[in-house]
Amino acid sequence: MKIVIAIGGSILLKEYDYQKFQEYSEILKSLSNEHELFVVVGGGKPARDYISVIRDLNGGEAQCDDIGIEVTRINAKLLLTALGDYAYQRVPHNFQEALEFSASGKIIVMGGTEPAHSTDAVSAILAEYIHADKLINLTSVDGMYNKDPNKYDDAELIKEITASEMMEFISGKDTKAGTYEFFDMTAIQMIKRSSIETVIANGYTPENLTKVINGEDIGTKIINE
Ligand SMILES: Nc1ncnc2c1ncn2[C@@H]1O[C@H](COP(=O)(O)OP(=O)(O)O)[C@@H](O)[C@H]1O
Ligand SMILES: O=c1ccn([C@@H]2O[C@H](COP(=O)(O)OP(=O)(O)O)[C@@H](O)[C@H]2O)c(=O)[nH]1
Repeated sequence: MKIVIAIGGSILLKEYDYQKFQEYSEILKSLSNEHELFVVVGGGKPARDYISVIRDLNGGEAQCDDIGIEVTRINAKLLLTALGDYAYQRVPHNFQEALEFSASGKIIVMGGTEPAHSTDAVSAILAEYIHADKLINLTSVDGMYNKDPNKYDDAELIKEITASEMMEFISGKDTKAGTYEFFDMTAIQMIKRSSIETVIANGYTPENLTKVINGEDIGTKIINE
């Protein structure tokens, strides 16, 4: 299968250390024997920290996004280091490059592309661009809930949702640099228009990636309407 995997910065950089990069590299190496893998990594706390500095310097939102993109690319380089020869050792800056680099047969790792969306959107556009069979979005919670599970104890996990329902749910949410919390509109639009088979799952346990690929019933499935 051709699979796009988005790994949230909130997982990779929860602690400022190498461990999640290493754990993910082991799993990705093993999965790459059977699957064609494209990985998109987020910015996490370092991205938010840098964005807040440039915002204090009166940088505009697009400049803030631009700094966020740079940080996601640094995170991509960290994962490339962990993957070594299993990965193509350059970070694509756009979808065309991702496709070109994939001719190497190696794992592709990228971060952001251009301002005004999150790496969730990058992963969805990439899935469309390369005709992926599956998009797996790994985040810091078990999937999509009816409300923020970190704020409400009674939040309930949604097992299945259509892209349109999800759009309604996130409309009106903040779209400032560094605040594309959970999922952004561009990502859902891509998933909807190309009926991309998508699962959102908890990536804090990297083994969940294998579970999702093996079809185990975890996380939230975005279903075709
Ligand atoms: N309806 C929701 N379902 C799940 N998570 C939500 C929801 N609304 C807000 N969140 C928040 O979104 C966070 C994940 O988004 P984010 O930190 O941007 O993750 P990532 O690093 O994976 O992109 C969760 O920690 C959770 O607090
Ligand atoms: O293609 C992209 C990817 C990222 N970003 C910026 O970089 C930040 C960090 O990326 P993301 O939010 O995806 O990281 P994560 O939520 O996974 O930490 C975003 O908030 C945006 O400001 C952007 O402008 N364009």
